[in-house]
Amino acid sequence: MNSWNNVQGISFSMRGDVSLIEVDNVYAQAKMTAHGATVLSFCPKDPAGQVGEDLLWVSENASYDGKAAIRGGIPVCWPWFSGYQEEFNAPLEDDVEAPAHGLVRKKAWHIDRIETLENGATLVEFVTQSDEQTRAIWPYEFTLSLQVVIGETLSLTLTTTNRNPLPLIITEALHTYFNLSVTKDITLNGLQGSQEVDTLKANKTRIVDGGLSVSSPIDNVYLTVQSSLLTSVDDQPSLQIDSSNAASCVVWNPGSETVKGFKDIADDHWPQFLCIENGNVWSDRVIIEPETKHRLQIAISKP
Ligand SMILES: O=P(O)(O)OC[C@H]1O[C@@H](O)[C@H](O)[C@@H](O)[C@@H]1O
Repeated sequence: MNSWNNVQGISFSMRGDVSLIEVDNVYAQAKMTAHGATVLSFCPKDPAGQVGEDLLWVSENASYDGKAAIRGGIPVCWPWFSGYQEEFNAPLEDDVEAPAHGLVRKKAWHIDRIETLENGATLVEFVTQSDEQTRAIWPYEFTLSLQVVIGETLSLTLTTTNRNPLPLIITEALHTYFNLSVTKDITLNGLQGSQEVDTLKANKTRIVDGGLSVSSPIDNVYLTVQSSLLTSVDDQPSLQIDSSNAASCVVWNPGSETVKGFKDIADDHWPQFLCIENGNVWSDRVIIEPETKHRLQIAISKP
């Protein structure tokens, strides 16, 4: 198919109209696609090489038409999270509609490199940049890359380069769908001291003073998050999320009613996942000086 086929443990396949990159190395099996630069699966191996369960969730009803964002995995929300924010951006032209969660989760990125690192981990890098379509909505120049490293941890680095003569203001998130059953007893630690905004309760605000006991539906934004996050399920540590340059976290599950509005999630599948989205949203926006870079990083592992 192309020169990347020579890298050990890499194979390609098609799902609908979307090309998948499959990685199988000493640490894990993983799947991703250049459509939206979306990581779809990460199954760590134990020391004996046994493949464990997927840490990520993808909806059985996800669309692979190469047009819609794939429902699940780790979609990239950039250069705005949620709705378009005119306070940070140029006003929209009258006939222009700005897509939710930004411009790149449905975009065809290109594969810039795939290589095996010295420690046996696999690096896949996707790149995209401003073009006619992005300029028609958002009149700024940029280069954006997503480096994915499949190793002991699943590490993602989203690098924004500002190609404008003026500062660029963005919001962003790596919108991870975790394979966590929200009907179990899930606690999320590491949000202590951050500001919680409960968007389902008219943006009610509080400072978090302990572990968050997750119940569905939930759509909470956490600002000024200081530390790594650790989830436990029924008191057993289940996931660790380390991040850098990520001041915000969003915790989302639609629950049994709101899910009915999602054609790519079956009505009874909302208990199968929990989104924990690390990034910089709302007032945690990032200002990038001309010709400089900003890097958002996360590393996901099983503790
Ligand atoms: O349907 P979308 O655009 O993928 O968004 C899914 C969810 O994404 C979350 O990040 C938001 O907090 C939710 O409010 C939203 O419903």
